[in-house]
Amino acid sequence: VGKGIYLDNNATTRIDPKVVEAMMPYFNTYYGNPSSQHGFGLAVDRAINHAREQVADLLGAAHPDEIIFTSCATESDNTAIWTSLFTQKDKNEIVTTKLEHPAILDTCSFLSGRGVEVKYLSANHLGDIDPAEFEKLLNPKTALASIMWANNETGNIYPVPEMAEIAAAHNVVFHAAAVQAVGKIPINLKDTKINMLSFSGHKLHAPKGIGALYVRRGTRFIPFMHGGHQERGRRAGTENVPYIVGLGMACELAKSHLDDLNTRVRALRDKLEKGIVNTIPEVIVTGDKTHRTPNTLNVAFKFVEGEAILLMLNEYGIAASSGSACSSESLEPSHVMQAMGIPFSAAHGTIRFSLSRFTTEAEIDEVLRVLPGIIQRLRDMSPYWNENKPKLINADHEF
Ligand SMILES: Cc1ncc(COP(=O)(O)O)c(CNc2co[nH]c2=O)c1O
Repeated sequence: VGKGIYLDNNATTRIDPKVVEAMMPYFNTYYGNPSSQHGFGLAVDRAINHAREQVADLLGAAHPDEIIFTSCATESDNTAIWTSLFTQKDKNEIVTTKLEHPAILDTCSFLSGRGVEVKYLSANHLGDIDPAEFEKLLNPKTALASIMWANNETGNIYPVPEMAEIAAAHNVVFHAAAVQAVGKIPINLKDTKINMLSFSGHKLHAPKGIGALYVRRGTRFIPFMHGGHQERGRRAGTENVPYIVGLGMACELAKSHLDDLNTRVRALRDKLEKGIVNTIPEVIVTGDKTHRTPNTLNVAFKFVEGEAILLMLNEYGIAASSGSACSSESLEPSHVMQAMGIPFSAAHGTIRFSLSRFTTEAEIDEVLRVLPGIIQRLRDMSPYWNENKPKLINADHEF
């Protein structure tokens, strides 16, 4: 357990050893409460503010005090939605997309039964959304536009800065759900009209259970968590100091590795993609191949179950994920694949490979060595494949 080839980094990542090293002193040497005015507390408060600067630097925020530490992206997402409604009592509409993570979708559906009207942007077959359609959904009742910067299943990158400009022109508060973008693509918030941005530490080699919410200066804000003066009165609760220090270090490291991720790691992802397409028939690379994060590859293997592929990959010590699993317990295709209109016969067999800076070429070569045999074995057992393969192999067809 815990050994092998890890290609599920969009789900979570290993903590960088340099992050662990930075965190250690704050467990049993510098353990004061940051709010305490004695030496133990002041030293810790300085460490938190240094981490704030490191996070602000990765995000290109104008001011470190625009960063609020939270427990995770889910808390940050909920806070963004909560504050947009409570600070604008005359507005009760939210505009988002059908492609969002459940942290947004489930929160929106919870609210839609309680006086909030939610409007959803649809996606085309590449999983792209249309800024012109977005603009049509905005109106004086729109309290928030919340759009993900990159999709966790396909890696699609959305035109968030452009959409934030449109929202600002309509006096609409804009939130970017950026969990899968931070640390993977360049972000320079001060040059955008983005009001709030959420992300999680455990997607960029910080521990699980720490995240942040960026709130641009001048954006009206009401806390989601009450009962303390921490985070300048914007997020109550004694700070998780070691994890905040770890998040800061992870952001500093992510910035220094951004080029490597967008060159070497992207090339490894492309090698995996080409290898699969060239050796395995009847596959669909889902999503927008020109606008996607450098580490993500989502492939639909027709006529086989994604879960079965994962189980057999796991037999070889290879960890990946299937869209049908990470979005629901059932074997339903993910809401993302459904929103893209991927046919059922393919959507069931999607596998998401998500690389990181720790991924090696030897690992990609090993996946390419074993995967064709896995798919062939599963197809040999599939009545559906055996009924259709003559038509499929010879057909020149679009999915
Ligand atoms: C876009 C997006 N938003 C929010 C979250 C929630 O982050 P958390 O609050 O730190 O848990 C995730 C996690 N995405 C995934 C978690 O597992 N597989 C995934 O794709 C995500 O990808």
